[in-house]
Amino acid sequence: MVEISVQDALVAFAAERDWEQFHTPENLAKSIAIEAGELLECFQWSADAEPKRVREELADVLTYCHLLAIRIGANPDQLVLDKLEVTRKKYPVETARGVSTKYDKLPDSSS
Ligand SMILES: Nc1ccn([C@H]2C[C@H](O)[C@@H](COP(=O)(O)OP(=O)(O)OP(=O)(O)O)O2)c(=O)n1
Repeated sequence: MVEISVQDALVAFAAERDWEQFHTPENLAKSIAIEAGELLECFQWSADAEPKRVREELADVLTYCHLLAIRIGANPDQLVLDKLEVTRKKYPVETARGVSTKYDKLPDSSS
């Protein structure tokens, strides 16, 4: 079986429909927020959301995130890894382990 990457599948999906014209960074950023709202809606009245719906809404969020990354010429995995490097430094294991405190309220790990 030939495996097609998420990126290639999304590029083909949009090209077949001549939808690149609608996939501007602004429209895609709005679409991420809209689909994130739909994901949140799954939990509106109960923490016990329907798993199938959650997966579908999460897929829409991820789809628009990938489309935005493609549009700005970025690799989504690399974006996450680059940011994780920054976040690792903001939340050193020594001070952040087991607590959800915001980085600017954590004790100084170097002292
Ligand atoms: N101009 C568009 C419209 C849709 N899609 C893709 C991305 C989404 O993953 C999927 C579904 O988009 P819908 O607008 O149909 O959204 P929902 O599936 O959330 O439908 P509904 O709003 O009825 O819940 O189609 C896209 O790439 N570009």
